[in-house]
Amino acid sequence: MASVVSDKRGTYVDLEGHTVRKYDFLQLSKIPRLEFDDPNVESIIANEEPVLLVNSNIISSALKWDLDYLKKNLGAGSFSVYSSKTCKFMYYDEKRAKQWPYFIPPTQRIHMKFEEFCSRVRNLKASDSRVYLQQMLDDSVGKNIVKDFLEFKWQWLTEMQRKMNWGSLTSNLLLIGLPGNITPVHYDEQQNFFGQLTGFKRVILFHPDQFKCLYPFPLYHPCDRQSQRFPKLKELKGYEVIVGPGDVLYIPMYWWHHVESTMNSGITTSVNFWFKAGPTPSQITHPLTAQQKVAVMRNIERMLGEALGDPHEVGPLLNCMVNGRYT
Ligand SMILES: O=C(O)C(=O)[C@H]1CC[C@@H](C(=O)O)C1
Ligand SMILES: [Zn+2]
Repeated sequence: MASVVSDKRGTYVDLEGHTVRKYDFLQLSKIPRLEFDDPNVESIIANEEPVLLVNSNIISSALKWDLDYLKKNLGAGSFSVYSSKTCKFMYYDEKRAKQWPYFIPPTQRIHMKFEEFCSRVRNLKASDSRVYLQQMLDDSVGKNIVKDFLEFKWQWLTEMQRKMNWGSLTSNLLLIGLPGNITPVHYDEQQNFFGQLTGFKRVILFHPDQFKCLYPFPLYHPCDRQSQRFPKLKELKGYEVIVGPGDVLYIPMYWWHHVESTMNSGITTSVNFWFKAGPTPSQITHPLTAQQKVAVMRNIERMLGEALGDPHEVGPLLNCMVNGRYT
């Protein structure tokens, strides 16, 4: 039994030499760890299942992106830094947040220079709010960062994008976090190669068919795609993986994922590659896949909000339609 440690912050276990939070409920399996040029990689990605690409050097030019290097080279711009009173950094849509009554943003987004971010990180006291830099990379960064970025293995990435018939690369998010930071479980509507640069993260993933156990917020809610709660712990079947420097994790579109920087990691730096989905296949076969059913549910919520003219009427109408009838 892995050693369990409890302190005022919570209960932790050792996972492959890393200290991570202990979640009693989860039946967690492993996901395949393959060399990036393993012949099985393509079929796993084509099947939209997660896979960890090790020794991939897809992002090796950025393994030197520690705080000192980034401070010298990221540039003089301001960066989006989220601050949280807890260790959780749940995403929310700021435009929707303004229109959703009684919504209390779970984090606060602050624009700050990288110097300030570094000093906050380096002088953080236990009583301080935690911080998480999450910034889309754009051409405002310094020339050395551009050089490192151009040295990513773009041939492999664009080849995979073409083979999988994905849409365009929409963005690369640069993530710099503290040990123990958590991005709570959610899904994205994009294909994702998640690259780990410095430090270690533990990623827990759930198949899209676990939707019924993860209770995402309503589509029109600021926290659309984020899980509201975990009541059906026993039924949840998931996968977990530790990602470390140089690893690239394929997170398939619609797969739920929870990401935590391990407790004994240093500062964690990651960069992801979000690709738009490919076109809907001309031939739809039945039964629909779990992913297609999530897309259908989203379309129904979206259409009902438009038809009713008020997103707050969607819930009551759906309850009226289902409760007591579709038992
Ligand atoms: O790449 C994704 O899909 C994400 O959810 C990222 C947003 C926060 C990131 C993290 O490492 O905590 C993961
Ligand atoms: Zn995500």
